[in-house]
Amino acid sequence: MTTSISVADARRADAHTIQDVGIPSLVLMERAALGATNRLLTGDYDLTNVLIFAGTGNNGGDGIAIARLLHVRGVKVTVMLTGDRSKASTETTQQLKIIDYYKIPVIPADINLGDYTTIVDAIFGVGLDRPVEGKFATWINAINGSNAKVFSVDVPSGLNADTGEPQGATVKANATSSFAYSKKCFDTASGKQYTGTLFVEDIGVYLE
Ligand SMILES: NC(=O)C1=CN([C@@H]2O[C@H](COP(=O)(O)OP(=O)(O)OC[C@H]3O[C@@H](n4cnc5c(N)ncnc54)[C@H](O)[C@@H]3O)[C@@H](O)[C@H]2O)[C@H](O)CC1
Ligand SMILES: [K+]
Repeated sequence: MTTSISVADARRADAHTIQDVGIPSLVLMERAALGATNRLLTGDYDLTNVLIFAGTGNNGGDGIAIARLLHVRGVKVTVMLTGDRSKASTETTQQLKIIDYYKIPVIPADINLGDYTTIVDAIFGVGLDRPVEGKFATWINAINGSNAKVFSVDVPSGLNADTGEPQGATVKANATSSFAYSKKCFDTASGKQYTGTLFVEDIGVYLE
């Protein structure tokens, strides 16, 4: 699918698939996580010690599902959560419950990232709705300053998915696995500076 779509289109396609077609949101999340995990497993990533930097929205939920999919394949993973579990979306709460079963460590977000060989950026996706400031900016700057290779989930965190403009601190990814369709930001010169290699995963979401 070469079409690039807007955030509004992505949300419409998502809602249409869940409400009209009847595919549950967690199924979409699982397919997204499977697609991204496959890129990590088949790409040039040192998976010795993987960090999933997860937000509390569904972008974070994707990342937490990726953590589990890597864990069951014997990969050492740690999840850093940017907010309180109580603030997590319904789907992300469910993904946290699942990784608790596997005893995958979930620790508060931190800037000490020196031990990690690959960092999965699952802080914000298409839900970024204001400039990145404060502790989020500190974390994103730490991710960009680390020696780890960075892999972004759906959209590099901090990048406006429509305009391709960084909204303050923005993750510079080695590669990005985006879901359903390419987003408008990936067509812009600015967006390309943050995205790295772009993969678009078919997750069963189609514009009507
Ligand atoms: N069909 C699909 O495309 C699928 C997409 N999935 C994933 O879901 C995210 C979108 O999830 P959503 O919960 O709507 O938003 P985010 O997780 O991107 O982030 C929202 C979260 O963050 C807060 N926030 C926004 N801007 C800021 C800021 N500058 N500072 C601090 N906090 C901020 C906001 O309030 C929310 O709480 C999509 O990208 C995909 O990764 C599905 O999982 C699979 C199907
Ligand atoms: K992201």
